[in-house]
Amino acid sequence: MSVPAPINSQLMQYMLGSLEVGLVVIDRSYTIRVWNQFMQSHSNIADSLAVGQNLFGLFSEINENWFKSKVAPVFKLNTPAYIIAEQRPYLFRFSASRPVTSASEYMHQNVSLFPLVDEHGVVTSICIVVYDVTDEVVSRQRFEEANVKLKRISRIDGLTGLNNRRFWEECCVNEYKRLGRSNTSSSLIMLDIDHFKQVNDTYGHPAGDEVIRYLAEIIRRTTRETDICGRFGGEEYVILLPDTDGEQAMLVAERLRRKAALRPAVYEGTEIDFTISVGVCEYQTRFNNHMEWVELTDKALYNAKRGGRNQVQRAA
Ligand SMILES: Nc1nc2c(ncn2[C@@H]2O[C@H](COP(=O)(O)OP(=O)(O)OP(=O)(O)O)[C@@H](O)[C@H]2O)c(=O)[nH]1
Repeated sequence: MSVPAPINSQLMQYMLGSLEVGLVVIDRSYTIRVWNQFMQSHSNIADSLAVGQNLFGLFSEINENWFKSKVAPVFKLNTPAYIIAEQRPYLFRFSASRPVTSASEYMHQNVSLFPLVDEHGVVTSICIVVYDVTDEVVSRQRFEEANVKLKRISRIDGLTGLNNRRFWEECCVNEYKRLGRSNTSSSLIMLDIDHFKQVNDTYGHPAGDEVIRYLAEIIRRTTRETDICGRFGGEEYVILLPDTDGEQAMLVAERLRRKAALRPAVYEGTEIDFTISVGVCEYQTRFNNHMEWVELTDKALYNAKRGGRNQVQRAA
């Protein structure tokens, strides 16, 4: 059987040069011994300049203490180690290969550190392999951003920008559960535009939409950031006021009623007067579920309508 001819150094150079990964060999004193074509083209440092140089002297972005702690077990235990882009975006700060399309100014890298042993099995140097994972990282980031956006959109009412009913109810359920474990109290406010059908009939549906949007703005400006405001449907809104008792909630409700009554909406230069009816209900320990709380608030709102509208009623 014939013995294959040893790979000559020219062929080895060619192989190293054609690799789509960075390949660096460092010895125990962190002196660079091998510097392949990938590293040359991304660092703009020729191998004739890099080889023989100290790694930290050439690349100030590499934190010496951190990197030494990373390679210590590779030297000591003869086992590989890995640095992934999620932990640390890069080892060598290189520009992204496709800065225009990749939306990243630098190259994200996964890095493997392999031990190289001598004939006695002693680790004498380490091979650093640098993988360009910029495209994967950027597309994952884009995917995550799109998910966050979708999640936000799925919670928002398109006309008013308030929480939609489904998400608001989710928040209400969570608050209901929290109240079961705490000594604080919270309140609900439910409100509805009076005779809204007349607004639509008189000024048209787009004007009605503007009134709905405008009232949402009043609600946003009148409540706290921690209050959870939602559009329950049509011209009905709900507000969850955490850590707010019935009396305090009545003050907020009255403020809302007054603002709505005093500040007409404006649609295409026409002022549209409107009023609201409001129901208020503080959390009660006797409730069996969040719906009982919502229903009692709705009952208070119904009483406000029955009592003549443009008023606030509190649940008994
Ligand atoms: N412009 C507009 N109108 C809506 C929207 N959603 C519901 N409406 C209208 O709101 C009106 C609600 O009417 P009703 O439920 O009779 O109540 P109301 O006229 O406000 O009377 P009260 O609530 O009893 O004071 C209906 O005419 C619906 O068509 C919307 O998104 N935009």
